[in-house]
Parts: sequence; structure tokens; C-alpha cells
Amino acid sequence: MKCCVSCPPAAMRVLSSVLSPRVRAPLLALNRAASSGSMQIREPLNFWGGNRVSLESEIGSEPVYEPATGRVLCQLQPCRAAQVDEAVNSACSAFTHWSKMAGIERARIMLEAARLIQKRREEIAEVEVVNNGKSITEARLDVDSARLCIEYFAGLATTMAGQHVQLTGGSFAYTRREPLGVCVGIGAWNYPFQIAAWKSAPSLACGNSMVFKPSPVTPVSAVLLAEIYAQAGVPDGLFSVVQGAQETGALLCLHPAVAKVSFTGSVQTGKKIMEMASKGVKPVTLELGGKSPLIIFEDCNLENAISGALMANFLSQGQVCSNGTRVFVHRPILAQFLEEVVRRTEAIRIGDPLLEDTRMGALVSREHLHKVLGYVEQAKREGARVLCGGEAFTPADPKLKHGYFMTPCVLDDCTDDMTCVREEIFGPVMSVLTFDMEDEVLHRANDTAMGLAAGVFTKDIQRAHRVIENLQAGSCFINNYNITPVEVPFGGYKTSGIGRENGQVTIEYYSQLKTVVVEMGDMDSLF
Ligand SMILES: NC(=O)c1ccc[n+]([C@@H]2O[C@H](COP(=O)([O-])OP(=O)(O)OC[C@H]3O[C@@H](n4cnc5c(N)ncnc54)[C@H](O)[C@@H]3O)[C@@H](O)[C@H]2O)c1
Ligand SMILES: C[N+](C)(C)CCCC=O
Repeated sequence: MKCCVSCPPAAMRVLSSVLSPRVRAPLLALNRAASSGSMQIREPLNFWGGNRVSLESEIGSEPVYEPATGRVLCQLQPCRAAQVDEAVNSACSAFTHWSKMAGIERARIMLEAARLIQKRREEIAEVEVVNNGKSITEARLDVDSARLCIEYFAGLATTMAGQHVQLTGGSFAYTRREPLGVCVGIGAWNYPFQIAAWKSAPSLACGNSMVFKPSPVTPVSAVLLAEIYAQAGVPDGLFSVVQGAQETGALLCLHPAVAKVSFTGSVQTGKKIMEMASKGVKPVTLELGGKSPLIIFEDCNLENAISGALMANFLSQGQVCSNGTRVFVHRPILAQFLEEVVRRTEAIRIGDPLLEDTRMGALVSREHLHKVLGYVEQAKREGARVLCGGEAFTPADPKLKHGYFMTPCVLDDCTDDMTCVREEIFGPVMSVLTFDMEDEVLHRANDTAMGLAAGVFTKDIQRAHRVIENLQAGSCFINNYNITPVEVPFGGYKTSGIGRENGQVTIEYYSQLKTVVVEMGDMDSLF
């Protein structure tokens, strides 16, 4: 997308949509799809001031694809400076009202939003599948996670409280936990609806408003969340969606009325976000990439460990930040592990992601598919052995022949210096490494600049906790992998990020502390 921030605003006149979410039911303007290839998306994907907003100009429009079929799903209308201003201004107005409400009042509205999400679970999941390519089974779980997150933070909205501190002579001080103002959320394409909820829920619970920019690759589902919040009763503008790529993202980060930026995406972009936010000394939450280790000891329950390795590598076609893509297997169980992991990988049903029995759908884009396949080729050149998969795949269904499918891949004979072991592939590629000693594997597991997640499979509880204590990662698992209950914080060490999402601690990342000192006597003066 070309940068066009200097386009004259007149060329981009904004038309308010007539489709107010408060008066129209059902809210979704699409033809429901029974299987891939039939959903139409015609309504505008931008949303602020309580409505979907259509931009009059087609300048800079970009096609949005359905990964399972390669078909154009709709056109993305990117927001320029004028539209970003409108969205931020409407978020400012909403903040004035929302931030003065009691936590319990905000909670009531958020719980209504959660109820609406549950009611529309299937519809939202289908939209996610059609735009992202993941299986409907996984998409439903993503919608559930979004709903649970909103319910959880609705509960915490009532707990925003300060401290009372007694001082000398009857004087005292108190602290107030206050919202920040307009927060910006910028999302990645792998969990579009869930990311929008994981960012907006704590933000709104604390009394902030949010302007959210989804990835231009998956722009379709965030606007459903905006409609749902509006229908639940938030003030107009409280949760807005502006579409676009990096130019729109930069406008949001640099906007003087924005108080905080919460970003999910690559390490590379995260660094740019931090740099832009630093110009306004704005706090950031950064949820970035990973190259996480999964360590499997010989005393593990092998069946569980294999399930763990599969869940750590093949969820969402391997496009998961926290994936444990470096699987370190204790040498005595390597052969057994490989035999079974290959058998179960080859049994993964790939195909139409809207069908119930599909377990792996399409990768998000043609470019990304080629990038992932390129990593497999490079791994082979560097000496890794492909035990299964790693090839482009064409499902039997003719409507899927242009989809972005590949077979999940297990690589053996990997060494620590190989590109597949060092770089985040973000696709269904598991690199298996062997180890002999606990100290050795810890050292190798930590030998990366990233530190999002890590896992260990063992029946020895002392070893489990010792290993976890020594792993440099923010989100760790013992005898499981890739489960993220909303009650617990999620986030990374090292270059994998700053701050956390979910869990009580996240309240601190979306609020600020005011200290008030109260003099009960006469004040002392040196002058
Ligand atoms: N830690 C987590 O919670 C988490 C979750 C999901 C994805 N991720 C990471 O996200 C990456 C994949 O997602 P992606 O390809 O969408 O990432 P990306 O960094 O390319 O893009 C993420 C978002 O940033 C926007 N953006 C890009 N350049 C920008 C700029 N200069 N200024 C402002 N905004 C900009 C994009 O439009 C998009 O909305 C992977 O590295 C993955 O590990 C991390
Ligand atoms: C819920 N998962 C599967 C752990 C994904 C978290 C978000 C990372 O991409």
C-alpha cells in the first residue's frame, strides 16, 4: 500500500454509514457460508462514532483474500490522516463519558458484549475462518477466548482501587488508579478477533477508549466486535476500527491525542512501534514473535508429550507466536518420539477449514505460504531431514485448488545453527533436536534473542520446576503447551515483548497511578 498521508482530505470525504448497529438486526451484512467460497462481504470495515464508515474514495484500496480459495473476499479501504483524526476524536469524546462511569457500570455493558459474542459465536467464527484460513474448530475456541477475556476484565473493572496512607499529624495520602485515555491497539493476522478482544477488554475495563487497527491481511472480524460493543451500550466512539497498513498504524502511534499503544506483531515492527511511541513518551505493550523451546525428557508421558509437540507446532497452521518450534527430545526416546509424531502429523486432515472434521486449513496468504515452503527448502540445504510434509498441498475439492495449503512438516537432524532453528518460520514446521543432559538443553534452549514461551514434559516435578526456573521465557508450560487461560498473564521476555496481556497485572498496563497528598494542618514553609 502506498503512503498517501498527504492526500488532501477533500479527496477522502468520509460518509457515515446508514447502518447503525443500534437499530439493525442482525448486524452482520454477509451471506452465511456453509463451506468455503461463498461468503460475500460488502459492508464497510471501518467503524467509528458508533457506525460503520464508508470512505468515498477508492484510492489505495487493496484486495482482501479468502486463504482457502484464493478468491478476493472484499476490498480494504485504508484510513488516512483525516479518518484517523476522526476516529481518535470520537474516541476522545467517548473517553470523557466512559472514564467517569463506575466500574460496575462499565462491567455491566462489557458483560452484555460478552453475551452478544456468545450469541453470535458461530457467525464470528465463520468470518474468522473465511478471512484467516484456520479451521472452524479453532476459530470457535478463539471466539470463546475473546468472550472469556471480556467477561474476566468486566469482573476486574470493579476492582480499580488505590491505597490510603496515613502521614504525620493526621495528614494522609491516597492513590487513585486512573485510566490513560485513548489507547491504540494494532493487531497481527493470526488471531484477528481474539487479539482485538485481548486488547480492548482490559483497556475498556480500566475506563479507556480504544482505536484498533487490524492487520490489512485479516481486516474483517474486528468490526464485528465494534458493532457488538456498540449494541451492548458503550458510548459512540469507545471502540473504533480503522483499517490500513503501516501508514495508518504510524499515524495512530504518532497521534498526539493517543496515550498508549498496544501492539501484537513481529519483533521487527515492534521495534518501530516502540520508537514511534517514544516520541510522545507513550507506554507500549508489545506482544511479539518467538522461537520457543519445548523440552521432552525421557521420563515423560510420551503420548502427552507428542500431543504437546503437535499442539505446539500445528495450531493455526503453525502461525502462532508462542509455538514451541524447537522440540528438544531426550536421546533415549528419540526414535519412539519421531515414529509417533510423524504418524500423527501425517494423519492431520487438511482441507476446507469450514468443515467440522478439518484439522488444518490454509496459510494466511500466498506470499506467506511461499515463505514457509522456502524455509523447508533451506532446512534441507542446511542438512535437516524431512520426515514428513513440507510441500504445497491441493485438496481434492476443486473450489480449493487456488488455496494456500501445505502439508505439516517434521524436520529431523536439526542443529542449533540452522536457519529453521534460529528464525521464526510461523508455519507448520517442527524442528526436532536431540539432547543428552539437562544443563546442556537449558543452555541451548536459552540461546536465542527471543523469549516468548517454553515448555517441559517430565514426570519429575523437581526437574520440571528447576527447568522452568532456568528458562528465559515469559509464558511457560509444564506437561502441556499453548493453553492461555485469560486469568493468567501472557507475554514474553527478551525481544519477544514488553508488558502482559490477560491476568490481573494487565490492569497496571492500561491505567496510571495518581498520588494525592492531603494536609490536615498548616503547611510548613522554608520561605
Ligand atoms: N506475542 C504475541 O502475543 C503475538 C501474537 C500474535 C502474533 N505475534 C507475532 O506477529 C507476527 C505475525 O504477524 P504480522 O505478520 O501481522 O506482523 P507485522 O509486524 O507484520 O504486523 C503487525 C501489525 O502491525 C502493522 N504495522 C506494520 N508495520 C507498521 C508500522 N511501521 N507502524 C505501525 N504499524 C505497522 C501491520 O499493519 C499489522 O497490523 C509474528 O512474528 C508473530 O509471532 C505475536
Ligand atoms: C491462544 N494461543 C494459541 C496460545 C495463541 C496466543 C496468541 C499468539 O499468537
